[in-house]
Amino acid sequence: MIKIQNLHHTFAIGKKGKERRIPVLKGVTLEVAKGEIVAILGKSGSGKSTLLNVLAGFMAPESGSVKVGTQETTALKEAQMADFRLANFGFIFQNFQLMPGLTAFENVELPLKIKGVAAEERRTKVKRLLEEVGLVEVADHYPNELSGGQQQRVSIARALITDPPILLADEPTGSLDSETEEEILALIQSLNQSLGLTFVIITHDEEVANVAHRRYRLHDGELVKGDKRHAV
Ligand SMILES: Nc1ncnc2c1ncn2[C@@H]1O[C@H](COP(=O)(O)OP(=O)(O)OP(=O)(O)O)[C@@H](O)[C@H]1O
Repeated sequence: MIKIQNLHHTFAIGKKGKERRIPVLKGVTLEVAKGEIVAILGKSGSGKSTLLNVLAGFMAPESGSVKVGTQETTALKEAQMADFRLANFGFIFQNFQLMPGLTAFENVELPLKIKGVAAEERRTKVKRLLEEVGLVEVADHYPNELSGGQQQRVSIARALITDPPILLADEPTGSLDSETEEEILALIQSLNQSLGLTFVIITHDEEVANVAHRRYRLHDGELVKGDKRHAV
């Protein structure tokens, strides 16, 4: 489903003419099968976000390629990549990134509005998904009227509303207490099993990595393979 091949990326930091070059990715290769949960661990600054940004097409690598399904995404122009991203990836962030002026229902509905889906169909889909993630009672709450775990459920529902086959998560439980973290991880596992969704999760949290079928550690710009659990 995802084939990352020999990615290299170096950042230049500092004033022009006096830049320091920081090689962040030094030949990263990774394949993710459909329905797999893959966790990428690594210390702060190890390049996890850079790898996720390249995978999502937010930045071009210096060299190497990314293929998603049959599409080589690293060959796409920015506008084509934006369309491809919308159809194929859902995003889950540490700080939820909900729109503060919209209710839980409206936040989940927003991607469908952007896609131009008719109101009736939007309502049906959002209602079904809010049920699936256990948020029906708080559908009319604004983000600041929700707990951290509820906000992350809203953000997961928003990521799923357009039916993307791949979810990219950046420290999905980084802002949550340990009990709420367990709930969110259970939700990720159940969505993986019931919908066959593919997850790539970057984290520095071992608990999060425990729900993955495969885990890797990004170290000195290279991916080192960790333990394996059976995929569904
Ligand atoms: N746009 C940029 N310009 C220059 N350097 C950058 C840029 N983005 C990241 N870096 C550098 O690249 C390295 C890797 O950063 P990255 O954000 O990918 O790490 P990370 O593992 O995601 O860290 P964290 O866990 O703290 O989010 C760091 O040294 C960072 O300073």
